[in-house]
Amino acid sequence: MAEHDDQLAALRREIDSVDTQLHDLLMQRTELAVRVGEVKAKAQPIGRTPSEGAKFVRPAREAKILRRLIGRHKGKLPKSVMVRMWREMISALLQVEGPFVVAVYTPPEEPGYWDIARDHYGCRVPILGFDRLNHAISAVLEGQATVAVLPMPHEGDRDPWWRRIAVKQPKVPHVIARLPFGNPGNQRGRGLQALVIGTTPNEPTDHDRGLLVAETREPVSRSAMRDALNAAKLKPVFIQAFQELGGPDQQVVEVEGFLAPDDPRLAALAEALGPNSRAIAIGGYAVPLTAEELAGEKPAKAPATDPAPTPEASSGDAA
Ligand SMILES: C=C(O[C@@H]1C=C(C(=O)O)C=C[C@H]1O)C(=O)O
Repeated sequence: MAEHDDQLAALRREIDSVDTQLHDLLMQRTELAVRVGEVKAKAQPIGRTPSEGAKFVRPAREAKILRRLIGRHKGKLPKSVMVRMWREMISALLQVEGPFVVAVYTPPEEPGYWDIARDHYGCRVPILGFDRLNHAISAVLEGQATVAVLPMPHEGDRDPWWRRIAVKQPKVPHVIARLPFGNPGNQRGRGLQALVIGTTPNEPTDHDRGLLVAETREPVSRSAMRDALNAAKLKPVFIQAFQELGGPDQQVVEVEGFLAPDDPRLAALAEALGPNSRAIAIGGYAVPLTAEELAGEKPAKAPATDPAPTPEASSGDAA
């Protein structure tokens, strides 16, 4: 028994020593983030309102940090827990640098977007919940929030939110991230995917996707759109169309790789689509960690009493 107690005590002394080192390093990292924030503030005047937080956040850098660490990860600590811990730390340090407020689409029937936002931006970030998509977007446009977490576009949307950001104006937000970045874990509404919009300029990582909106006077078939994209050297991942009675035909296209607002392929696409067409970049994101990158761990099990069935689950029930 004494030997068992001694072993335990010795291992716990080692854990205490590791904790002290981790804590020291965490405080050291905090100091570095403070200095990074000071350097950013020297480059441009930054105020204290939520929209000013866009001048501090660097989603590309955040994605690269996580991708690198997950790539070198070993041992029994699940990779998704690594992601969660780093997300909590990065978000907290971002808030040490400057203000950050997250608007989230939280209709009563779909609480999962709140979970996605909290997993990514941490437990301390102020979250403003909106049960209307337009209000969440307005929160960013009007400066109450730094970013907004919105549903991934899907076919058949009757009033797609991406139309609101398909405008070339500096203060209009664009897509800056896709969530969840790691495993959904115990997030409610397990299949949920979200896009984040904000005004911070996008930067490339080595794993990016771009989003654009193509607008034409007359409806364009899916295959004609593919041909035009091909002519403009843009590789589509998905295309979703929307047409309002009497309005132009609008299609949101996700493409492989990074897409800057002034990418010459946008002009080439508009030209390939014919007169009175336009193609506008609406942002993009660093691709979330893939199943291969997260290999070695099974997705967490959904709780037995999930209060929010996913849309897939509810349509399955009805069938
Ligand atoms: C520290 C920085 O600022 C923020 C915080 C980051 C971090 O804690 O690593 C990374 C990117 C930024 O969103 C930075 O830009 O490097």
